[in-house]
Amino acid sequence: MLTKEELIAEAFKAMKNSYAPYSKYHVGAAVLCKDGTVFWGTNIENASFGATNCAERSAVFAAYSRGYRKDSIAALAIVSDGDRIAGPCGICRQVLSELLDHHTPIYLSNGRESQDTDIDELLPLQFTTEDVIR
Ligand SMILES: O=c1ccn([C@H]2C[C@H](O)[C@@H](CO)O2)c(=O)[nH]1
Ligand SMILES: [Zn+2]
Repeated sequence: MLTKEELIAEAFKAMKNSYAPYSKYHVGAAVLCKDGTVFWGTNIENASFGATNCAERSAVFAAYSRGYRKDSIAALAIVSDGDRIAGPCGICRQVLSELLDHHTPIYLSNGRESQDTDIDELLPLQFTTEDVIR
């Protein structure tokens, strides 16, 4: 099983594949599954800016596409080449709140500093499946 530092290193490898010709802000993500499998994600931009997909959504979608679900995901690392540690955008927080357990560790890093968080901290007062399906 990868350590936190190793998972962050995987996310930096994914970041090398970032397609960000517009923002030039490069993000990488890595999902660690409980069986040891790792999925990468990176940000993929588009000339129609709203069609951009963030790194962390790409990584979690890749895990789900292989059949993994929240109970089989151990951790998520999200890294960028920004000057400071940045949390996931609002869309990603909403998506991650449905696709990850709320206490699954999320490691943020910019290569100089890192911070651990989870969905409960990133997204208080969540709007969830239970609110929609009554
Ligand atoms: O948490 C984040 C925040 C931003 N981005 C991407 C989207 C876009 O390509 C670029 C600038 O917003 O960074 C991510 O991938 N994840
Ligand atoms: Zn996002």
